[in-house]
Amino acid sequence: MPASADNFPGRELDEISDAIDDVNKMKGKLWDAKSEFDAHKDKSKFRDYDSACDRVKAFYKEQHEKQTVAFNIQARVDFKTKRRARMSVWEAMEMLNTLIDESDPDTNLSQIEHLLQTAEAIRRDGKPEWMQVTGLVHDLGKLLLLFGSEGQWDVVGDTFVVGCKFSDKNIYPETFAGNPDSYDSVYSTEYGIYKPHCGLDNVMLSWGHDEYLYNVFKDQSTLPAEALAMIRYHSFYPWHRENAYQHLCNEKDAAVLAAVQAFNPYDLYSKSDEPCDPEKLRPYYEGLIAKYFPPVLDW
Ligand SMILES: O[C@H]1[C@H](O)[C@@H](O)[C@H](O)[C@@H](O)[C@H]1O
Ligand SMILES: [Fe+2]
Ligand SMILES: [Fe+2]
Repeated sequence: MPASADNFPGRELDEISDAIDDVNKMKGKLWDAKSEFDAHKDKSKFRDYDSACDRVKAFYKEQHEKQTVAFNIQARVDFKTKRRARMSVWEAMEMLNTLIDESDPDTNLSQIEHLLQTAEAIRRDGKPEWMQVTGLVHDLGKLLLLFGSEGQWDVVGDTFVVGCKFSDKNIYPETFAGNPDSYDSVYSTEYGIYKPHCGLDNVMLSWGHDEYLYNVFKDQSTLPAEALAMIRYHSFYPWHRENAYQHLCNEKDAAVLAAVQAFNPYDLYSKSDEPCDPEKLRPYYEGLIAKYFPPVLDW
């Protein structure tokens, strides 16, 4: 019997539990309908920045104006000199849970759900454990938001090279007009502060969750080089999707690109998968975490 205000006070307990079952069934149906819809969400509907909401547009305008060379040098000094937190990987995942990423037009899910969806999609495809665990942790760098970042603009969003001309392959490239480096006599040139084909290892990418997490894990994990590359470059869409910045890349970067491109579909398209249950999946992933990370890390 459907719940209504007038029969509520006198109802027996089992009627109430029937009503709860009804609601849950309805929720299930709604979820199935949504999944059906998402399954048909065409890949071209992801990363649609032309029709993105104002929150996303405002985010990128601010980011593109504020990510200067000077800011990026200071961010790296701060990273090396400030103490942040000591905790396990799972604790870090839980800590991130409240964040909603303002740069992302494709998901409003919490970060722990995004991490689990990415890892589960990789696992479903039978990929190796190191790649599954990489999916699980790849966005933990967003913890920077809780460690005194200036805003979201220095944590999330796509990354790009600073210190040379901003590429037109970045999203909303016109917004770089508000960045003082666009008028600098060196930073505004094709090569800027770099030598031709110097290699991505030697360029400064805009500071955010990728670069931060790569630096945390390179000394505190046994992840293979491909995994570290997936983490470091996963937001570098102008490079891994749009082929920009080739004049700065070397031969080693071709292999790195293959790894990053293999990772990208799991990160991006799993955003429309069914949400995961963290407590159910926890034992499996704690097992993987123990294989690649110490019990506690310096973040
Ligand atoms: O909005 C998203 C999000 O912030 C991701 O974590 C990042 O990797 C992407 O590059 C970006 O487009
Ligand atoms: Fe990311
Ligand atoms: Fe991600």
